[in-house]
Amino acid sequence: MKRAQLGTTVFTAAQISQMVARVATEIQQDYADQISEVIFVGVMKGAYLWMGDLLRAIGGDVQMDYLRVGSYLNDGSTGEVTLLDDLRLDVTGKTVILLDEVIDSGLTLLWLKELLQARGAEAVKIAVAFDKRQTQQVAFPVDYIGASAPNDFLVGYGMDYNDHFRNLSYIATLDLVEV
Ligand SMILES: O=P(O)(O)OC[C@H]1O[C@H](OP(=O)(O)OP(=O)(O)O)[C@H](O)[C@@H]1O
Ligand SMILES: Nc1nc2[nH]cnc2c(=O)[nH]1
Repeated sequence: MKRAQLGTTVFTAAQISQMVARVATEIQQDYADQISEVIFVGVMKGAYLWMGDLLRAIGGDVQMDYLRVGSYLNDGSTGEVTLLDDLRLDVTGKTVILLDEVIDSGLTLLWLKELLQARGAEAVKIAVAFDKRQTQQVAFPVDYIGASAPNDFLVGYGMDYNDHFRNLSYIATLDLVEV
């Protein structure tokens, strides 16, 4: 039988706080007094800490909603995105910023961006805390990136292993050890 155990710390809570402050400033500068017209959409469950931290750092008056998707089972992607919970807000004619804590294959965010564009959003931007992509795919730009992360399976700051470890305020690798 295998047991999941935390490995190396990849980002500390202090490093994450600095990164949140920087991305919040970038978004504030881009939207200035239009910020209250933007709808921030958290991609749950993983985005819950990123969304809470980023929106508090942005401050002022913002609108938010969330949806829930799933594509990962244990520590691997199924390659298929499923919408488990939908938005309550109407995005027609709106600028939406999708918030996700990690981008890896990009499948989830590409699928969501196309979904919200098809619903008539005026613009769909993306803000991720951690980018695990090895090469920046030009065809799929990510507008705001907290930090580049190694292509390991990570947990913490919203990322889970079978729904464990999401609450860590730092990010670590996960080791599966034989017991
Ligand atoms: O770029 P990708 O390869 O698509 O991977 C990124 C997605 O994987 C995780 O979600 P998951 O499907 O595990 O759901 P969760 O947010 O409930 O953990 C994460 O929160 C991203 O949404
Ligand atoms: N928990 C977790 N989910 C992911 N989704 C895409 N990459 C990851 C990862 O490293 N960890």
